[in-house]
Amino acid sequence: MNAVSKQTLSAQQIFEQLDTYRLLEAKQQPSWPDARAVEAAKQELSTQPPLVFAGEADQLRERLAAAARGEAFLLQGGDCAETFEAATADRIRDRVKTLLQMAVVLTYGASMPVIKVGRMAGQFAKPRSSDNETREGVTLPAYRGDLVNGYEFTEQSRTPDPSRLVQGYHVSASTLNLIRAFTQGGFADLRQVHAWNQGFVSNPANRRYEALAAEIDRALRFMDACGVDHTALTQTEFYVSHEALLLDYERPLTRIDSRTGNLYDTSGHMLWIGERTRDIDGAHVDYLSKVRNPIGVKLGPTATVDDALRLIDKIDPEREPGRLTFITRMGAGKIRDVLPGLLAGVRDSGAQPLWITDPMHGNGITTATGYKTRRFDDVMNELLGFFEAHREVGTIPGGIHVEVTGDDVTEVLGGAENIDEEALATRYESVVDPRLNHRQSLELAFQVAEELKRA
Ligand SMILES: O=C[C@H](O)[C@H](O)COP(=O)(O)O
Ligand SMILES: C=C(OP(=O)(O)O)C(=O)O
Ligand SMILES: [Mn+2]
Repeated sequence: MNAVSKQTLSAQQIFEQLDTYRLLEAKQQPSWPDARAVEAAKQELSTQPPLVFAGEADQLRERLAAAARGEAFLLQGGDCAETFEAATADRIRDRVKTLLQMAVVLTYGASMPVIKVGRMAGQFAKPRSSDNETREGVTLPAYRGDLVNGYEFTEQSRTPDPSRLVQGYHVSASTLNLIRAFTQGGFADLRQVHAWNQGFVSNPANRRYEALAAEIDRALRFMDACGVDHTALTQTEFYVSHEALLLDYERPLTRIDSRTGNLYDTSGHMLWIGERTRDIDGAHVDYLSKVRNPIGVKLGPTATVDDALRLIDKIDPEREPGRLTFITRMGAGKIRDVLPGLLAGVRDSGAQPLWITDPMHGNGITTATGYKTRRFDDVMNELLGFFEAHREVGTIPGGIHVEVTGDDVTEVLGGAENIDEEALATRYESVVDPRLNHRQSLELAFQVAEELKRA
C-alpha cells in the first residue's frame, strides 16, 4: 500500500483490510465453548495499552537487516511454552541471565553484535499434533498453552477458557516490565558479566564462562584506564517474540501506529509463524503479511524453494531488509540434504531473508517411558549442518533459535553432564517441549562461538 492510499483510508477501512484473514482457514485454533466470552475477552484486550511500541519493532527490523548482511548474529531463545505460574521474578531473571550469558559468549566468538530476542512475554499458545490427549483411558482436549487452557489433566482445566487471553496479556505485561527493568536498569551492564553467572550450580561450562568474564573485565578496565567512554555498555537491547498462533489474542493487540498509519501487532516485537500454520493460503500468513513487525517463518524438511519464494512474495513483497526471517528446523539427519537447495533457490531469486536455525524442533524423540526429549548431540549436529550448508552455498548463517531455560532441569539428553533416560525423570518441568538447561545452553553457546570464529 503506498503512502497516498494509506492517508485516504480510515481506521475502519484499514482494519477491514486486515480482517480478510477471517475468510481463510486458521489452523490450530481452540474450540472455545462460549463465543460470547471470547468476544468479551477480545473487547477487553482491545482497550489495553500496547505491550511494545512500533518504533521498537522498527529498530529490531534494522538490527535483523544487519544480521541478514552478516554484520550481526541473532540469538532467539526461551521456553517452548511459558506458563503463568513460572512468570516469577526469579525465573524470569534466570532466563534473561542465561540469554545474556549466551550472548556474551557468542559476541566474543563472533566479534559481532548479538541481537537478543526472548521467546518471552507472550509465548503462551501451542500448536499440537493431536487435538486430544488420552491418559489411562480418559480423553480430554490437548493442552494448547496457558493462553487457552490449563495443563492439569482435568476436564475443567483442559476446557478452553477465553478469560486466559486477558490473563496472558497481563502476565506478558509484567514479564516485559521486569525484562525492561533488568536490561535497562543496570543489571545488563557488561560490568555485571560476572554477576550473571551467580546463583547457578557450579559446573565446567559456567567455569569456562567465568574465565571469559574475567577477560572481558580486564578489557573493560583497560578501556577505563585509557579513558574510553563505554557508557553504551550499561544497557542492552532486548526484544521479545512469540509464535503468533492464537489470532483471537493477536487481533485485539494489533494497532495503527499514530506516526505512520501502519499496522503493528503490539503483542511482541517479532512474531513468527509455526511449521504447522505456514500455509500460503492460510489465515496466519495473510494476517502477519499485513503488520509491520519483523516476521519469522519456520521451515521444516518438507519446505520447497517454491514454498519459500511464495512466502517471500506474500510477506516481504518489497524485499525489505530485516522484514523476513526464515527459521529452518530440518532435523540433524536431513539438514545437509535439504537446506543447501533451499538456500540456493532463494539466493537465485535475488531475495535476502535472514536465515537462522532452530536445531530443536526437527530432533524430537519420545522415550519408552513417555518423555518428550531431544539429544544434545542431535541439536549440535543440526547446528553444524546449518553452518556447513551456508558455507557450501555462500549464504549467511544469521542466528539461532533455541528452547532454553535458566533452570537446572533435566529435559534434553546428553550434554557434558550426560543426562540419560533415567535422569530425565529427576527434574522434567516443561509442559510441552524439552529445553536446554542452563549448563547445556552455555555449552551450546561455546560451540556455536567456535563455528562463528571459523566463519
Ligand atoms: O513446540 C512445539 C511442539 O513441538 C508442538 O507443539 C507439537 O507438540 P506435540 O507433538 O507434543 O503436540
Ligand atoms: C511449535 C514450535 O515450532 P515448530 O512450529 O517449528 O514446530 C515451537 O517453536 O515451539
Ligand atoms: Mn517447542
